[in-house]
Amino acid sequence: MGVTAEKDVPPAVEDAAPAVSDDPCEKPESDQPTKDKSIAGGCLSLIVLGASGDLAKKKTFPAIFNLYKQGFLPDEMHVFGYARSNMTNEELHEKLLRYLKAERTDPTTNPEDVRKQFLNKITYIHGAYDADEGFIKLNEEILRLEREESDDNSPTRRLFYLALPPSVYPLVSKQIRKHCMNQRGWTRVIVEKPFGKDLESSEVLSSELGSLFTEDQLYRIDHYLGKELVQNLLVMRFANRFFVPIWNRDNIANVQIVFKEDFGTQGRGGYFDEYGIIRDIIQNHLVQVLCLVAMEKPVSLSPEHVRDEKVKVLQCIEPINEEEVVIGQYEGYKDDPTVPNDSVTPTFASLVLRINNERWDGVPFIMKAGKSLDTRKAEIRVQFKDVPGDIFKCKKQGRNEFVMRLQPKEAMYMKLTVCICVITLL
Ligand SMILES: NC(=O)C1=CN([C@@H]2O[C@H](COP(=O)(O)OP(=O)(O)OC[C@H]3O[C@@H](n4cnc5c(N)ncnc54)[C@H](OP(=O)(O)O)[C@@H]3O)[C@@H](O)[C@H]2O)C=CC1
Ligand SMILES: O=C1O[C@H](COP(=O)(O)O)[C@@H](O)[C@H](O)[C@H]1O
Repeated sequence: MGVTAEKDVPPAVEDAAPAVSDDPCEKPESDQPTKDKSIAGGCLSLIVLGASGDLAKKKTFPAIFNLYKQGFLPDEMHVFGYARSNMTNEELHEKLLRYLKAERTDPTTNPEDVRKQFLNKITYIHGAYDADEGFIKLNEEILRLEREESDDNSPTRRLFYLALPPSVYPLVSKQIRKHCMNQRGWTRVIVEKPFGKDLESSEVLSSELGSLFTEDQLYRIDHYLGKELVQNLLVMRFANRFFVPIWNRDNIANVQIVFKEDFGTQGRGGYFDEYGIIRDIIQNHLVQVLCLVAMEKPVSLSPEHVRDEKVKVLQCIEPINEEEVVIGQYEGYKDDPTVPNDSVTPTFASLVLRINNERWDGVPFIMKAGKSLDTRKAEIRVQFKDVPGDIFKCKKQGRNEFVMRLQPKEAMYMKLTVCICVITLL
């Protein structure tokens, strides 16, 4: 998971968890990914809030299932789904079925059985995000299953995943703090991007979350940082001699960072329409990618050193020139019943970012993102300048390009100019 953690918020509330080290890089033993369940650290409750939604079904539950089927989760583990929609456990299970891939990970088990066992561990509770009742019930359910798994003195762990529009994070966080904190071990809260709508709401959100949880309890997630090729960007740039001397304004004409989806909102208007494509994709996923493409080599790979270099890139970005911005909305967006009829929310945006520093002065970073386009693709396209003093007159062949395709089917490839050799018989 790609996670950023800032340390500027003072711990406001003591957790009932054992003391956590001051060193943010030092993870408690029980946090290390491990299949050794003997050091797993007690019953684990994973609570997905917004369980009826798109993120939950497409990514969160499938990710938990992947960990489960590969044996990374303890046997004493329960998953809870919470949302306002009135559904039974079975209805939620049915909804998730097509997203949970029954694949053989171990020759001794039947994948269908593993999926059934996993679904049986999911309990759905419906309730409001702003009222006590649902959260009291959620806490009772968690406690009931914790007690089934262990005696009252054993430690337990609770992880709350907010798969919800950010506008409801404060309400939900207050309810968690009020009713659902773990009294026998740690509590963690994962919040999704975007972290607010603008500077003001982001600061308000930060301070509200900061008054309820300590930084050690809070995780902010951007799932693009977990993609294979995004994880490889720093390795590719700084561990390969090829790239080191050419990665600059002397050689690079422009960088294009592109996200395309070939489907629309599909009932996600409740979240999407309030935020739009710039806040949904560009401001977080694509800007994270830009930082990794543009930053200087960090002192080390520690999260703080990487963050420091990213921040320097962000500080060098010039205000966006409105003439270099294009926004649009795909035809049919307002046919989605969850989208208001008079919506002017952009579903497509293209804009140019300019980084005013020694490495990138004059190189446009062209960011594009759109829903309901011709194809599904995310890629970074680095276009190089033409070779000076060209003797081949081959400009029409196009520029040298280095392309990193993040999805689908990860790939890195180069576009080079070559010739087709012709044998001439004398
Ligand atoms: N979808 C995706 O692929 C990804 C989404 N995200 C992030 O996940 C979060 C949720 O997105 P997603 O699941 O797509 O959105 P959804 O629109 O599917 O919303 C999730 C759930 O939240 C509740 N909800 C929706 N709108 C509102 C509202 N206005 N007020 C209160 N509750 C509401 C609904 O549950 P109910 O009505 O049952 O309570 C809904 O099922 C966002 O922050 C998004 O950025 C991140 C990565 C990928
Ligand atoms: O964060 C989001 O990402 C998804 C796209 O994720 P991907 O990993 O499938 O590329 C996008 O559909 C959604 O609108 C957005 O909230």
